[in-house]
Amino acid sequence: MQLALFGGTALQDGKQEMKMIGRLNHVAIAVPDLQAAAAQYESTLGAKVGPPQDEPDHGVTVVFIELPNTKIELLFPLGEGSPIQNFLDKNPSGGIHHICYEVDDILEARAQLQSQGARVLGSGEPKIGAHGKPVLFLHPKDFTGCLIELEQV
Ligand SMILES: CC[C@H](C(=O)O)C(=O)SCCNC(=O)CCNC(=O)[C@H](O)C(C)(C)COP(=O)(O)OP(=O)(O)OC[C@H]1O[C@@H](n2cnc3c(N)ncnc32)[C@H](O)[C@@H]1OP(=O)(O)O
Ligand SMILES: [Co+2]
Repeated sequence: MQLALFGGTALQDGKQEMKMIGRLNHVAIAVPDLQAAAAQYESTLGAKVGPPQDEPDHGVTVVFIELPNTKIELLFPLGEGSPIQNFLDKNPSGGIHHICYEVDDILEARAQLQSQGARVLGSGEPKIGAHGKPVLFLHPKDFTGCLIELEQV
């Protein structure tokens, strides 16, 4: 199933798709040791590293690393039933977990994606993410094995 995530592609009948994803907001990395990973980005890689932020509604603690053109989000499980626990069990050294794209209107994006058969994870309702903005997640199996987060900006 080929799903259109970005606009500008003319369809057979010449109708333009609605533009959807915009800027890359962040690339998330699940890590087995948040403090060690943050220290490595700060001292070994010389990056600007923010403080840990508990996000109980999402079952993670996050640390954001500001880059000139985007952000890295370090993720560590918070509490029981964290959505990233299985991922870390399968990838004990850690690994790239998801990519977050920005959208203008998350409900419009959701409607368009669902009309194309894409699966929106969880309840399907946007939650407020680490930046205080509504976010949604799309099933990795629908997007070439990549877990996609959409954040309305
Ligand atoms: C504070 C918010 C913050 C922000 O930016 O604002 C965040 O980003 S919060 C981030 C944490 N929250 C989430 O990730 C929510 C969405 N994720 C989920 O609902 C789950 O992680 C899910 C459903 C994607 C996977 O859950 P789980 O691993 O427990 O399920 P399975 O083991 O059954 O996996 C199913 C299937 O998917 C593959 N998989 C799992 N995770 C990923 C991934 N990150 N990237 C690619 N593929 C992934 C997994 O290997 C299974 O494939 P299979 O071939 O069946 O083995
Ligand atoms: Co994220």
